[in-house]
Amino acid sequence: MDLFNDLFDGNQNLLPKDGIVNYFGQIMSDQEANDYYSILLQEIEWKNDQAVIFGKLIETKRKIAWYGDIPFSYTYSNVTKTALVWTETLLKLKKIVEEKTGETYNSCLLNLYHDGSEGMAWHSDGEKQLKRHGAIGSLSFGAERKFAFKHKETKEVVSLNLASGSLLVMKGETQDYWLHRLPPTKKIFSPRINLTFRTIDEE
Ligand SMILES: O=C(O)CCC(=O)C(=O)O
Ligand SMILES: [Fe+2]
Repeated sequence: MDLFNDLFDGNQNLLPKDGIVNYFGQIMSDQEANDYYSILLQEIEWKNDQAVIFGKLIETKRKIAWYGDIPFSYTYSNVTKTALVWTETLLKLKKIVEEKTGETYNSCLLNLYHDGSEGMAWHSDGEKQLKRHGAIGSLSFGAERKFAFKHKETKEVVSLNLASGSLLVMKGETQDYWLHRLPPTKKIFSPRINLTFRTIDEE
């Protein structure tokens, strides 16, 4: 660990109020992060994401995949998806994220952004099926991208760069009060993979 990384030990709340976001920085070596990146690119069943917007079915350029403990059904952007069963790699990563964050998770949504032209618009992860105020653990691999939070009322913005092999956790009331996004950028020409470990409430 270098001095710079020591600044991100996951103990500091990046939000000034109404939620908790901890950035742990890089939690593995560059080599390990590269290896996970290649394996995930290969073994994950990547599919173009679908959404229904104004009653019209659209496909995003970004690819996604969803894995979990059981074949949960999960609806967002007005489309229902079913979880695939964990791969060995995902279980390994889930364990690492659980140990670091001191939380447990039963599912993971993965995103593959092919280059800087792909991102994710302002939203909060407040879907009905998600455990209320449950933690969301976010691992990043590949291209370093900017990630931003915006307070729903005050419009205050907090942003940071998510390095390859880094971990971020959002918890408490974060999703109630803050939006987040991955802004598109003209400066990045290589892919980024993001994993968000979540807890789905089974009814
Ligand atoms: O790509 C990221 O870092 C975040 C993705 C995200 O916000 C989501 O999947 O809900
Ligand atoms: Fe999100």
